[in-house]
This record gives sequence, structure tokens and C-alpha cells, in this order.
Amino acid sequence: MAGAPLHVLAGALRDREGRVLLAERPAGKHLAGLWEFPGGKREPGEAPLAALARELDEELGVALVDAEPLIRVPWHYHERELLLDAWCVTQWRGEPRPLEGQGLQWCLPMQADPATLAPADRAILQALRLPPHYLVTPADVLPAERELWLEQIGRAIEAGERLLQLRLPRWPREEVREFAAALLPSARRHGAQLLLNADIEGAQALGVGVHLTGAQLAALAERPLPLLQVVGASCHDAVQLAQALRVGADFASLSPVAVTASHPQAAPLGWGSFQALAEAAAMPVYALGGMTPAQLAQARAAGAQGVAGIRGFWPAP
Ligand SMILES: Nc1nc2c([nH]c(=O)n2[C@H]2C[C@H](O)[C@@H](COP(=O)(O)OP(=O)(O)OP(=O)(O)O)O2)c(=O)[nH]1
Repeated sequence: MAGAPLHVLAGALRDREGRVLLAERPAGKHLAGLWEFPGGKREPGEAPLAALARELDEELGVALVDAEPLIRVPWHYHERELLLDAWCVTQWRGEPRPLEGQGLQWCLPMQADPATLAPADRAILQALRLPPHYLVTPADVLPAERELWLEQIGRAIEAGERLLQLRLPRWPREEVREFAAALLPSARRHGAQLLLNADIEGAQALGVGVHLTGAQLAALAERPLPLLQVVGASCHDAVQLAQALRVGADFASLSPVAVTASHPQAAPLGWGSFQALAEAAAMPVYALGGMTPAQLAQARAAGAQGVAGIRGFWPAP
């Protein structure tokens, strides 16, 4: 019977070291043997957080104290359709115990193997791994400004930025690759991810990420990089977001949310359309276009992973 999707709550308990708790789905249940975030179905009339608190009590014997929304993942399994509503559980009382005999493990999101998770949970894992800001280099940077930008990006990484796209259309490809290689030791030291714009072969050779253009995304049949190298995709509509999911991208940027200096002719989505698209996307989505870091809270409220941008994101020189 086709009806409303099952509303399933999932809680990522996060400890002080940044590890999250994973539980093994018990034998005999749907997706048995795969790992998931503890939780379960909301009962009729129950508020979402009350449902999550009840499930955490039943499965782990802990009392939920504080949680914040993480990502909502609409998912279609053969036999059922669900809305997986994931929360980051930042405070709880009690020591989690496997009250249903399920396996439990604490692990850092970067170390969890997505292949062992329930398929819908890969988006939750990405939401836990990805930071709130996504920085993109300005398109007008010239090769002659290499030293300045080496310093600028280095400073951003030192300041805590963890996701950076090198989009340097005025540079020869080889020089962008060499530039990325020069930044790599500092990026690795700080756990920051570098993405090359459009250069899949360069990303493969260097072991870094790639940000796919809309045209590349349309032409791809599968994920172009191994799971540990991050894949982002430029999207403007639902068709591109669906394709990003099909090729196994880790996240999308969705633009333009507002009018931007770099694309003044493109019609902005506005927060209403952004939210509808982001919530249907089943992957983390960054708000791009006319964004500043000050809009992070608004973007999060509209279902975004965070904000992406060029101007206003780089530390002052
Ligand atoms: N709890 C939970 N369920 C998940 C996750 N990922 C995922 O695809 N699911 C799916 C598996 C199930 O089809 C559905 C949740 O059902 P469930 O069987 O855990 O719910 P429940 O605890 O209320 O189960 P039950 O006692 O009624 O059988 O959502 C996840 O991270 N946590």
C-alpha cells in the first residue's frame, strides 16, 4: 500500500573525542547485519524527539538530554519508503548498553566504513564528516598570485577550515595540480580536504577530492574516485541532485540561493526552493550563491549542511 513514508528517527551519539556510536541491526530485522545509528520508527501522534528519546531508552538504556538536527534523508528500499530523520545527540545520561543484544561500536566518522552501513545511512555519515563551510577560490586569481594564495589557503586551514575547492580557471591544469600538491602536507596535517575543480585525473593522481561541474555530472555513470577521496557536485535543480546521488557523490552545492556577483544573470532559488530541493536530496547540500558565513544558521534551518562561497569566506590578507 502506498502511503506516507515511515518516519524513522536516528541518533548519532557523539562523545568528547568526536566518536559516534554505531549499532548492528539484529538478525531477523530489515537490513540485518548492517550497522546503523540507534533509533526506530515514530509512533502515531509522537513528537520526533520524543520518539528518538524512547528508542534510545529502549535500545541503549540512555536518557536523551540534548540533540540537534543533523540531516533528513528520504530513502526508498524495495520493500518500504522512509524518511530517516537523523539527529546529533550531544548530551545524554547513562552508559549505552546493548539492551536488544545488538553489537555496538564507537568510531570516528572518518574511520567508519560506509559499505558496512545501511544504505540510507551513508548520507548521515557524510553529514557527520563534512564541515559547515565550503570555501572556493575566486575565479580571477592569476598564476602570478600563487604565493599569495598559498599563504591565504594555508591561513584558512590553520584557522579551522576543512573543505576547500581549488577552482582556478585562469591557471594551466598542471599548475593547479602542482599547487594542490604544495598545499597537501598542511591539509593532511589538519584533516582538511582539498578538491580540484573538474580535474578527475588530477584528483586521482594526487589522492585529493574533486568537485564535478554540471556537465561532468551529467556524463558520469559512476563515482569517479575511491570513497576516501571526497566527491562534490555542482547542482541547480532536482534532476542534477538525483544524478549526484546516482553517481555516489558525497555532497552537492546547490546554487544560486541569492543573487551573486559571479553569476548576476542566474535567477536565485530563494530559501523556500532551496529547502524543498535540499530536503529531497538524500545527501548533504551546501547553500551557494550570495552566501556569507553569517548565513550559516539560516542555511542550517533550511536543511543545508552549511554555506559555500568565495567572497567573505577567506581570512583577510
Ligand atoms: N533505527 C534506524 N533505522 C534505520 C537506519 N537506517 C535505515 O535505513 N533504517 C531503516 C531500517 C528499517 O527499515 C527502519 C527502522 O526500523 P526499525 O526496525 O529499526 O524500527 P523499530 O526499532 O521501531 O523496529 P520494530 O521493533 O518496530 O521492528 O529504518 C538507522 O540508522 N537507524
